[in-house]
Amino acid sequence: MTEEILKVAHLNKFYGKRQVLFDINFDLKKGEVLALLGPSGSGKSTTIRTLNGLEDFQSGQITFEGQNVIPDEKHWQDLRQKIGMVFQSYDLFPNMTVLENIVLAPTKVQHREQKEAEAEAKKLLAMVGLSDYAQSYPRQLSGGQKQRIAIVRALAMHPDLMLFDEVTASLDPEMVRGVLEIIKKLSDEEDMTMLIVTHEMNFAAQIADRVLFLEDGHILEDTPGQQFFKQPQTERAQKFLESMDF
Ligand SMILES: Nc1ncnc2c1ncn2[C@@H]1O[C@H](COP(=O)(O)OP(=O)(O)OP(=O)(O)O)[C@@H](O)[C@H]1O
Repeated sequence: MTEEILKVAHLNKFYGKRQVLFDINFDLKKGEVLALLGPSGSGKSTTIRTLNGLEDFQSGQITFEGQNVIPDEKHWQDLRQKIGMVFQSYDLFPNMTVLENIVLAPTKVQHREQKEAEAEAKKLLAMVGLSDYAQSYPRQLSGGQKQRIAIVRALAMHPDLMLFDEVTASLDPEMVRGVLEIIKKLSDEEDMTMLIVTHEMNFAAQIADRVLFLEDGHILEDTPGQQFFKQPQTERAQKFLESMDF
């Protein structure tokens, strides 16, 4: 875990006149899992969305694999091949089968062979326990299954970094575990580099190598995971963990 793949330096972001991120600094090393935690409105989603160009920013620098992330559309398209993102809402294409959803970007954007892309998609479906659903349509799947497909679809692009923004927030409780298990497996077995925004504290405690704790757009803590959940450095984070029943 030595190679740095992402570096964020002095990032400031405004929505109109309102500043929502203040001098954000952190880095991420290959294979590392970083959890972005904090109260509602603290800027977690905004931070994660600036990393792959979904949001612009007014000053500071984001470097991904040694290249500047510039808020420019052409650049974003390249970037999104390397940075996979899964959101709270699984936006699968409703008129395509699961398999078609998964192979679309690898074949159309990365110009990989259809057969090879399909073979890989099937392996990934097996990994998330959904081999039987290749020919199903999204409407035939549960929320948890759709979210697992959304993860597979991102993985099919062979990303170097995965961003997860509240991926279990809209799921029924019994669906949450299956999705979190996949993310854990990606870390344990694939050594995937990941940045995770979650309200699932037990999950974050299991998986996070490091925790960034945000409040009102400021990083209050950048703390090793084990330490954060045992004894955070700030009273504010302590209170936050208590409020989350941790
Ligand atoms: N598109 C937008 N336009 C204007 N303000 C926004 C926009 N998106 C977010 N904000 C504001 O930016 C701040 C940070 O929001 P953000 O969604 O990043 O917080 P969060 O920590 O992810 O919250 P939550 O846990 O509730 O999802 C909030 O004050 C929010 O109101």
